[in-house]
Amino acid sequence: MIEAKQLSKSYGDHLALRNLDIYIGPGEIFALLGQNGAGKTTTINCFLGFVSPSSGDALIAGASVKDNPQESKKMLAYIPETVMLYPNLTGIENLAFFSSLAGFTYSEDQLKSFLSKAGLQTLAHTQRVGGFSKGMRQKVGIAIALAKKAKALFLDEPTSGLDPKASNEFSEILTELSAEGTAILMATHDIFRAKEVAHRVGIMKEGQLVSQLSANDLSANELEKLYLQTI
Ligand SMILES: Nc1ncnc2c1ncn2[C@@H]1O[C@H](COP(=O)(O)OP(=O)(O)OP(=O)(O)O)[C@@H](O)[C@H]1O
Repeated sequence: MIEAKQLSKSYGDHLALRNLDIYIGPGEIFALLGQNGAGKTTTINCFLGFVSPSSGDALIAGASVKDNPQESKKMLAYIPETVMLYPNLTGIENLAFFSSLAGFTYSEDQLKSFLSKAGLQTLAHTQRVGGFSKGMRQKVGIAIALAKKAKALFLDEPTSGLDPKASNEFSEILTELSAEGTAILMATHDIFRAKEVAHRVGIMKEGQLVSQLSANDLSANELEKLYLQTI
């Protein structure tokens, strides 16, 4: 579903991403760990079409992002660290707007059901987003992904700055999305959450994926140890 083939990206003479090969299947959650500057965001940006690879390919459901930008964008959703929404619009209005950009028109009841499924409390559906917490904004981001019927979901440090309860709720929603078949690539510094929510964990160093393992194979403490030895 989410696939990188020998994906590389240089900025000038700096090789930020080197020959990444990865496949994340439907329903799989892959967490990408690595220090600041390791190449995690660059990887995600290649899939989003925000940067074009220097060589290799990023594919969504077999469609190359660089060759089929429109087709691949329709299949994906992206949740950055801070989800950008229109502060003067309500939760429902934001969702209606972003769904319409993706070509979907929903009734108010359908929009509400996406927001509820994403975990946003009913009262907030009709409140302006300007007063939302970070966790609430992310739930709207998840609702947008649901409304877009995204097959692939990309997240860049989604739990950074969330309190433990919000972070836990967020992980539960990701698990539900994965159970419905969404392939998820998540860049994170949160080793505990990575171990908790992901099926597989990869560690990046200086643009290379140097380690890949099944999250079941070790405890959070062991993962942290491996991380510190690797980076
Ligand atoms: N637009 C750009 N122009 C030049 N260099 C860039 C650009 N974007 C990223 N880089 C460089 O590429 C390397 C990888 O950066 P990237 O943002 O992918 O790392 P990261 O693992 O996401 O880090 P962080 O955890 O801080 O978000 C870094 O050395 C960074 O300085």
